[in-house]
Amino acid sequence: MSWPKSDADHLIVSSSQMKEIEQKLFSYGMTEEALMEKVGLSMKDFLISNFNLLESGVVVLVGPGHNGGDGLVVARELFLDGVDVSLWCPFPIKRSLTKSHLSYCISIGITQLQSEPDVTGNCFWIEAFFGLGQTKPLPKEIGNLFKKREKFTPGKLISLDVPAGICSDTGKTFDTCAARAISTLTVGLIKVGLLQDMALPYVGSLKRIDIGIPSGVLNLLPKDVPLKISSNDIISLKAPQIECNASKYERGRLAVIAGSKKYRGAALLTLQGAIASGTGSVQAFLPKSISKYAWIKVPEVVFEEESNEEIELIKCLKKIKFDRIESLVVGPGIGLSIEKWEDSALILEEFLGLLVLDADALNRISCSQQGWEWFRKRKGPTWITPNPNEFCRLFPEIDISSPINAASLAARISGVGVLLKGANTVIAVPNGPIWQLTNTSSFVARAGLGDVLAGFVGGIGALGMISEGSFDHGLLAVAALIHSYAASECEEGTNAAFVSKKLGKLFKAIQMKKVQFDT
Ligand SMILES: NC(=O)C1=CN([C@@H]2O[C@H](COP(=O)(O)OP(=O)(O)OC[C@H]3O[C@@H](n4cnc5c(N)ncnc54)[C@H](OP(=O)(O)O)[C@@H]3O)[C@@H](O)[C@H]2O)[C@@H](O)CC1
Ligand SMILES: [K+]
Repeated sequence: MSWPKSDADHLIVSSSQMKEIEQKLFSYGMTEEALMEKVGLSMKDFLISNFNLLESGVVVLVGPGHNGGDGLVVARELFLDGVDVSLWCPFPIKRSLTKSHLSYCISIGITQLQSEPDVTGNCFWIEAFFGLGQTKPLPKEIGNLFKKREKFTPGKLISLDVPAGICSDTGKTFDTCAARAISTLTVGLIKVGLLQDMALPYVGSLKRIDIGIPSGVLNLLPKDVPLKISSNDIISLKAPQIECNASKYERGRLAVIAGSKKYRGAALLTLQGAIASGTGSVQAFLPKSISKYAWIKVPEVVFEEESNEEIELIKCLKKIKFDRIESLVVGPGIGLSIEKWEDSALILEEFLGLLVLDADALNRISCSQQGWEWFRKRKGPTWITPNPNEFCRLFPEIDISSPINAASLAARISGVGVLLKGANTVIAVPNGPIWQLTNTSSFVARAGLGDVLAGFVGGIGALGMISEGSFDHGLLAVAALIHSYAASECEEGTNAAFVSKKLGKLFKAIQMKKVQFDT
């Protein structure tokens, strides 16, 4: 799936890739001075339009390198626009361009503070201490200053390019201290560390400052550079298209094996997620105690009643007519069991449709002798939707500290589509791009939403299996994005039942809009 475009709005790069691009621009004749002006002016425009700086005033925290230089251009332009600006430069300035900007700022009358700014002051702090040139912890006194600022005047700090103290590649703090920004204005392209879960409280809302990188330069990046996806990309996504005269059996058929005595709700929520996908038919294998009542909540589902209180996977699988379903979801709430995964594995290997494995199905595989290597035996496509703990159990040899690298490696070695849940979920598919969700709502982390996601993913997968052309693993990213967007847009509340309703409405609207665009 070539979605979204591999352009400056979507590419996620490492600090060295960003520096290489910058060097390429310079080698073509762009000057450092011109680039810094461009960056600073654009940052200033954004700040003026989005923050009440004229009333509050600003202190710009100036570092020794070019990040400090960006801060000084911003300081100069805000000052010339009538904002009350002062500077604080606690480090000896190292870069000559930064030195020139500092001299000019002082000569036009901007105040330079001689001691640290008041942490209780109501003005905004614009942190331009360090950007891509960070490799070590912040000096202790600077770290403590940020801690006090956060304690006494939270929400009044904006970082330029990268918050001081945060590694732009890993998203980790170099030590325990870093600037906690309400917003980070990052230069050129999005740096990978800024999107990782541990960095999010420090980065705040992330704004990319465009520097007009020509597409010829962007094309020099490796083809497997990850892409960020957010609600802005919903408009351009390709939802599976089904012929308007298709019967319910031609609109994707899905079976779900879910639930246990302990996790009754999981089964229901998975079914609600599946229904939200608009798939033609849903069949459910649930423990007796659940299916007895579930039909009241989801009357459109066909229940194959299990006689026991706990699911016996092998018994369910033997009942399924595999040539009559496009996808099968196994796992939400089924719990661990004395049943061996190997007993069911043979039947699942042969299934040519899409197999979606979640939660305890994954845990059962982790406990099996073959572990994830079993995935390679599957004859049809497979998607897995682990949370980080499930992922680590399944792929103990993969270091998860970079979720992008971890999901990508797992997809590559196992041949399955991997949706690794997190505050910014990562999706990696075999031989395909890697996506990371951004600007996600923290509501997605609520209990039950993972079950809704598993059902929805299974439903979208069933639609994908039945629509024309070869099966597109990229639909896993499409499903993840729509699910996340539904959670953030749900007016009724954040619990899973409300979100699944919203998901159904939203997905239908997305599909209808496509029809309108196509005609
Ligand atoms: N990408 C782009 O296209 C563009 C990028 N631009 C901007 O340039 C920035 C990169 O500039 P840069 O290379 O000068 O590095 P930057 O981070 O400012 O400072 C490095 C200095 O800080 C020091 N230092 C670091 N950490 C420290 C610590 N904890 N405690 C104390 N000192 C520490 C470090 O010292 P050293 O480690 O060498 O001893 C070195 O002296 C980039 O982030 C963006 O804002 C735009 O202007 C143009 C377009
Ligand atoms: K910074």
